[in-house]
Amino acid sequence: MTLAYIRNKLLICAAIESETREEMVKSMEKAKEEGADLVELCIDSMSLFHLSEIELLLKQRTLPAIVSFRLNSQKNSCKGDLKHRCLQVLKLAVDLDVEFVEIDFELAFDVIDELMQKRENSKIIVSSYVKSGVCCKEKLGNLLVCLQSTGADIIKVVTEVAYITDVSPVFHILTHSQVPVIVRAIGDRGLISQLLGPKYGAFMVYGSLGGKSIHGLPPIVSIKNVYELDNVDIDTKVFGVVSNPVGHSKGPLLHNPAFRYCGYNGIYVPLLVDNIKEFLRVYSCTDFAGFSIGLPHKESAVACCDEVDPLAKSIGAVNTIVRRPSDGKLVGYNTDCDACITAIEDALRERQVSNGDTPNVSPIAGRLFVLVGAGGAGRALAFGAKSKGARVVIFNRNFERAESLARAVSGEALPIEELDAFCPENGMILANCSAIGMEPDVHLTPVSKENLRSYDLVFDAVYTPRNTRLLQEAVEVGVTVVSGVEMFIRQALGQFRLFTNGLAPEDFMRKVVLEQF
Ligand SMILES: O=C1C[C@@](O)(C(=O)O)C[C@@H](O)[C@@H]1O
Repeated sequence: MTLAYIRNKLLICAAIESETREEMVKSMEKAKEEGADLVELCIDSMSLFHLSEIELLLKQRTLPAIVSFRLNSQKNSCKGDLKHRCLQVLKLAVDLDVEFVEIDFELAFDVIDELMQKRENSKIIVSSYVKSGVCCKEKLGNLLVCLQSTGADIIKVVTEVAYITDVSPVFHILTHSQVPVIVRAIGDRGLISQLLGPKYGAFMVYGSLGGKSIHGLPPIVSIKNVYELDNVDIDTKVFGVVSNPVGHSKGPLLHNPAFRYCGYNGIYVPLLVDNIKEFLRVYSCTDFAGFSIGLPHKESAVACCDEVDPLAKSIGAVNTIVRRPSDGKLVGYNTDCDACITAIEDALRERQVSNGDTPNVSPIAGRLFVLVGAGGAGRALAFGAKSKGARVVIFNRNFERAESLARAVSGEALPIEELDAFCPENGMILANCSAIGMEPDVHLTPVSKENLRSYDLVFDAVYTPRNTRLLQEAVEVGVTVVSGVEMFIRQALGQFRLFTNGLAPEDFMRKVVLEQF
């Protein structure tokens, strides 16, 4: 594996920490099956130190490997002279011509010359681990210079990050390094260091095994099948879902294949954001082209936009932000409102439970619209229902928020305790826009099964799980339902059109949702 080779193809690496050689070998097999190009064998994680075992492990390797031995690893349980053991391992790796041998920066000047002289094909990596709080552009820039001065073939920086905005300096070192560089920001807030690394020139990214994100590493199967990071380059436009939590979002599963289907050079990533204003301030370059806005940022996003579409403004919630290419201004929209109102209208028309009016009149008109939740999605529905001529009643755990929304749509706010037995008339519409029933609390439901009979239609904005308890029970008592998945598809279609200036492969996106969800 030459340096020329590593620049031509993105390498996907699985870091393997295991106590025994047998476990390491097993994980290596798994990494191979899942499509990793190489593994990092973290020798410091092994519980017993037998050089012969390590030699056997290195000889048994079924994928190219990085051999590392961190001196200050917490996992490091072997006693004795760590430095001595570390050197033994690194020399052994060079003797066995292992592809990459990684030295901690603190040891680098002591050993690099000897390893460089001995090595045949091994590439020498010098790495540094940066503790939280130190990750700023200047400090990482200085570190980069120090690491480069060791004469390493490759340098590596692993850093703890407190916020997603701390990842920005990591991209800076990727673009400024004079030698190939590997970076990794640890934790869920560091995930984009791997997903966007290739845009900034990373030749290697780390991924996790088993299809689950671990310590903020994207699963290798997602790197290959969802994000297809091999195709990400300097021109790739960045989109993502700004949310907290964000792990539940199905947005990446939908938008990434849709970009590819349309031949659009874009990537859509989960963005675990604590402070949306700060996030937009730091990631302000034109390549960060658009965002889906999720919980709990939909309302605070309004003030972060340079311009807000009139509908979103009246709702007071933005679920889409697009950076206008002509002047870089952030423009906010709300695609939730149209998505759920049209989904409810279509379902009522389809089941012919219309309110007896002409086709031009919305089947929502005149009905009592019972809304649970007064957050961003709730606000979108309240305004949408009101604009279609419904009478809106709002239940929310925080009564003041319910009252404030009720005032805005000339509706009524009632205490959440009265929701279950609320039954002033038949033919009502129930819309759950709260998190009740969302994973992991799938056993919860806002209205008991028996009391669902007075509704003509039940809508649930929750889409994880797809078939919530509320929807299941509504079907059981013969009520028409609209699932959060339908709303999800429609709001995403609206976003995709805004992101791409008009593209909307609806049939394809529906197919993806049905296959993946
Ligand atoms: O409500 C949703 C869902 C979402 O938050 C997501 O989880 O992908 C993305 C938002 O833009 C949208 O309005």
